[in-house]
Amino acid sequence: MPKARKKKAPVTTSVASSSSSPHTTRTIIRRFHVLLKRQEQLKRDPSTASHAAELRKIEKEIEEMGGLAAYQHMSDIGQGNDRGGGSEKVLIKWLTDMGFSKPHGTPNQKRLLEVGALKPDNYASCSSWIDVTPIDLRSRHAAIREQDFLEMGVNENQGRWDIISLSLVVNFVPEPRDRGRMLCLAHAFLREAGLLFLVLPLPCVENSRYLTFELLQSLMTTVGFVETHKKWKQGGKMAYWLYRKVERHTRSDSSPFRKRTMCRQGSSRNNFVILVQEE
Ligand SMILES: C[S@@+](CC[C@H](N)C(=O)[O-])C[C@H]1O[C@@H](n2cnc3c(N)ncnc32)[C@H](O)[C@@H]1O
Repeated sequence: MPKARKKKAPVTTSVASSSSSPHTTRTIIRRFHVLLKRQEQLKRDPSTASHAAELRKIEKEIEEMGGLAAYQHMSDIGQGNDRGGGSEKVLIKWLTDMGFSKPHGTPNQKRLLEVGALKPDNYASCSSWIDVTPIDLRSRHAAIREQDFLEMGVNENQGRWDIISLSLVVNFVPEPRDRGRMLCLAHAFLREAGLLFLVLPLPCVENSRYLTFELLQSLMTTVGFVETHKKWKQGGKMAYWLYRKVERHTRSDSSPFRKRTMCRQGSSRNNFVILVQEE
């Protein structure tokens, strides 16, 4: 009689403890990004049998890794391991430096849309001056609204928010055009002179074949943002920016960010790119 095959344990059951090493959490997070990207590509073209088979294989691996829940868990651990806490600390510091925390009272509360919220209370210490709405594709808490940012209605949200946080969310989005759409939507949802907090893993800009700090700045100008703050350090893991919404002058159909253009080569570089197509 053939031996019964031992069922493979999900990768995360052995590693998803809060004592996971930074290396393990980063490896799993990276693998998730690779799988999600390929899944998105295959979903757009499942026509051939080999694509359909590969899609099933990828979905199985994602499931075996514990799905989005495990990814979020790893990201949560990663916050502590890599950054000494969440990125909200950086945003709170910048807003405080800008004098936002001074005028107390409800009328002066700033409406913050926190996209990709792993915890409901990241801004609890600022509740007198920040009114936060945390959302995520998969809510981990009753106070986090389960909502895809890309599906939020433009009419209800146009100009509604004072601040939008996209911390490690744009790089999660598998499709480069959806990354650009996310930035364009953030622009539409912010009130005049509203603020966008953007956080990306440093290699997305420092080591990409398609993106540099200069190109990102130019892309953000195209979308209608000016940089007010920036923080990253050589050899670090994260890069943080704060942008202010300004009027959008360039029509994005004439922008150089509609197509992927290689700006530097190198076998150790990654392919991170953001494409902007919308009006
Ligand atoms: C790496 S975690 C980042 C969490 C946290 N913001 C941080 O800075 O550590 C990315 C989160 O973004 C969420 N996310 C990705 N795309 C999203 C979208 N379109 N709408 C809402 N949440 C999204 C994912 O579900 C995931 O929980």
